[in-house]
Amino acid sequence: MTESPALPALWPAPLAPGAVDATVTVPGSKSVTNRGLVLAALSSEPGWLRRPLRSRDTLLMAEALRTLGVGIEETASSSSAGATAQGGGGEAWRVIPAGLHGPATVDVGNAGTVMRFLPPVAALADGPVRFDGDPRSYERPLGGVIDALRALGARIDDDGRGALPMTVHGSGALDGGPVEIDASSSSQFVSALLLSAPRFNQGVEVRHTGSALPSLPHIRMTVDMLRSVGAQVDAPESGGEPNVWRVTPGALLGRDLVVEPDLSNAQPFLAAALVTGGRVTIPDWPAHTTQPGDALREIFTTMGGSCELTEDGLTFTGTGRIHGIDVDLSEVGELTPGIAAVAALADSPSTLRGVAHLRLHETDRLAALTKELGELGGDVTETADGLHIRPRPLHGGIFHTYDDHRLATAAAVIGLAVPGVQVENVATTAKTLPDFPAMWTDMLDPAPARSV
Ligand SMILES: O=C(O)C1=C[C@@H](OP(=O)(O)O)[C@@H](O)[C@H](O)C1
Ligand SMILES: C=C(OP(=O)(O)O)C(=O)O
Repeated sequence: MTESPALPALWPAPLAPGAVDATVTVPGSKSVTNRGLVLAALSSEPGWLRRPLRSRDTLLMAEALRTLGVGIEETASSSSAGATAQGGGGEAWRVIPAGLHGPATVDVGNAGTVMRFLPPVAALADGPVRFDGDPRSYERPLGGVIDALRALGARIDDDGRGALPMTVHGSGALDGGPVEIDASSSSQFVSALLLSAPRFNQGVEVRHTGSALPSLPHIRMTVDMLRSVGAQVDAPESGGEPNVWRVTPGALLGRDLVVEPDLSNAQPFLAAALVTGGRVTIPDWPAHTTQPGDALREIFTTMGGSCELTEDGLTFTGTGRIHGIDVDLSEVGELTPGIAAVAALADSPSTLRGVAHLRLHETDRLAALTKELGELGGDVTETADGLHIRPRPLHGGIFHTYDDHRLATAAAVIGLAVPGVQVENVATTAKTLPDFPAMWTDMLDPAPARSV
């Protein structure tokens, strides 16, 4: 792979020289890696994560767990599937659970998974754990987790806004039990409580009481991963009551987990096939997964491409024609910026619905997409819960990214088709995809060695 040079403040997004034809190996899933780390840290025996994602969000999670006393050793993978599978570089993390200790300070950066999944873990530590992070982390919703943990027996000092910074005064154990929570602003509230619940004295019964719950596949991922380490979980999709999850207290097993490629990070590369009328193969695309990115097969097919899942991976082929789409993205909200980028290049309007909660993601994604696509000549309006996108010819200009990795990758997709797009702070992609600029130029490089 091409070495990443120092990244300029304004990255000139490369125009596609023609139809792309590439195989792109995408690093591990952020959501799986960070759940895997938390579950392994709470287990009663050591475990492995193979092909973990090494990005800002996952390194923050690993560092936070180390700060609390967990051992995490980075090694070359020595056995099992991870050692032979493509693209992992054989890397593995050995997680050695230990007593959780405060005082400690956790830097959450702007990682929703770290700021939501770790306070329940901190409640199990035997001392104070302070949580702090990027300025944006102070604005992202956390009140549901704070209130729920208090109801379950934790002592937490915050400034009364239900947000960071805050200190969780761990006492070495948490009662747990039934709790009501409004998780309409983030599914991560539910995932956070479920992940640590096997270690609560009474487990947990989480009842979501608010309006629609976003990102349900991510809650299913939590439930699946809990079950895979031996937890007993009742969930709505397995015959349980709607909006109620129950986790029984019990020891978790140390497991050997091979992390799937991050299908949401595959999005810009699949979009490149769609936009250029080319072909992109993503190796190791799982046949069955809870990752929301799997929905791209259907969404991008509706928008004009076709795909085939074979033993080589997922091959997505575009025709060069892109159609608009009317779609509810509430289950797959993190795909919205990339879909909006493709929609801005389509031959008919699009309506993206069900994603009001994106206003409280890394940035206000609905406002940012409206403004930045508009400044390139696009016609985008915000609705109460999404975007209307009416394609118009676009021109070059600066695409601001607001420290949002998915804004930066969306801008790169626009830049394939529109000359002169300059992406501000493309380095922000390191939140979940550290080598994005090099992966992108390698995908476009017509050199014979196409495997990125
Ligand atoms: O649990 C997870 O790993 C995630 C859940 C979703 O959060 P929201 O429900 O807050 O959208 C998603 O957008 C985020 O990228 C990752
Ligand atoms: C919303 C996202 O991240 P986070 O885990 O910080 O919520 C995202 O990756 O699109």
